[in-house]
Amino acid sequence: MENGAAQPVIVAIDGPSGTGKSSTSKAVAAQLGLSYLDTGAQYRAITWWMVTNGIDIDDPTAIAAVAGKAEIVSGTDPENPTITVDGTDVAGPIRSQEVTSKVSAVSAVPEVRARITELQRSLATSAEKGIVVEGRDIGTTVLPDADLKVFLTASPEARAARRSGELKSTDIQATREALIKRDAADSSRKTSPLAKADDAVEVDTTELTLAQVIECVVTLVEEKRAGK
Ligand SMILES: Nc1ncnc2c1ncn2[C@@H]1O[C@H](COP(=O)(O)OP(=O)(O)OP(=O)(O)O)[C@@H](O)[C@H]1O
Ligand SMILES: Nc1ccn([C@H]2C[C@H](O)[C@@H](COP(=O)(O)O)O2)c(=O)n1
Repeated sequence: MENGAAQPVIVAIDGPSGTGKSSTSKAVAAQLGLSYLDTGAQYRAITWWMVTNGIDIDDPTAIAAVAGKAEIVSGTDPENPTITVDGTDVAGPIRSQEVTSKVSAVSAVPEVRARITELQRSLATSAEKGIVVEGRDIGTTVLPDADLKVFLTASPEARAARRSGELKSTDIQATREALIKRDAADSSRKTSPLAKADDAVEVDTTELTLAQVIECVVTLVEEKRAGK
């Protein structure tokens, strides 16, 4: 490339809930000067819209019929990621218990996935310096030609402890069960399930600190860029 400018790099980070995808992806993107996209936030945003507009979440046909109605806009600065629906900031409401319990059903509807996948690809191709995109199907479906694919894992116990700390909840057992239930739904849906791409690097974060995971992924990106 002219003037020695680096080629944009596309990094896909997938894995089950609570494995550290968001924390890791944000930090890696910030450290390397890349954009950042939280695709779970987009599925949460469309779920919030469905709930707010009284759509029956148990009716996939009703969800499919309105899948294109909400205007979802994601800000991709890793220092300040934003998400709006029809111009309203929904960063807080999309983390509610109600949205969390309904997002797997909404994101299983093929028309919803087609709509959100289109948004994701458009953001990835327009990121000048490159982007870190995190989710469940980025390496397998959304960006199958990503330069680097990482699949994060961690034991259910470690993930539940992390989430309980975050939610200030003492009921680790209930948190563990909710995580397992959501992962099972996300892994078993027909369209684009949660899965590791064949060419993804798997990183088990159970015994690693967040700083160690970040360092590991930054090193993997730098190795890719150096053509190793
Ligand atoms: N390696 C780690 N060690 C300890 N805590 C961690 C580690 N990685 C992430 N965490 C913490 O675990 C919690 C969940 O992390 P994060 O939100 O990044 O996971 P996630 O995979 O994006 O989850 P989800 O898919 O549910 O959004 C956060 O509070 C984060 O700070
Ligand atoms: N690429 C993606 C990202 C997310 N989802 C769905 C499934 C998750 O349970 C939900 C919320 O994601 P989170 O905020 O917990 O990362 O969104 C998906 O189907 N595909």
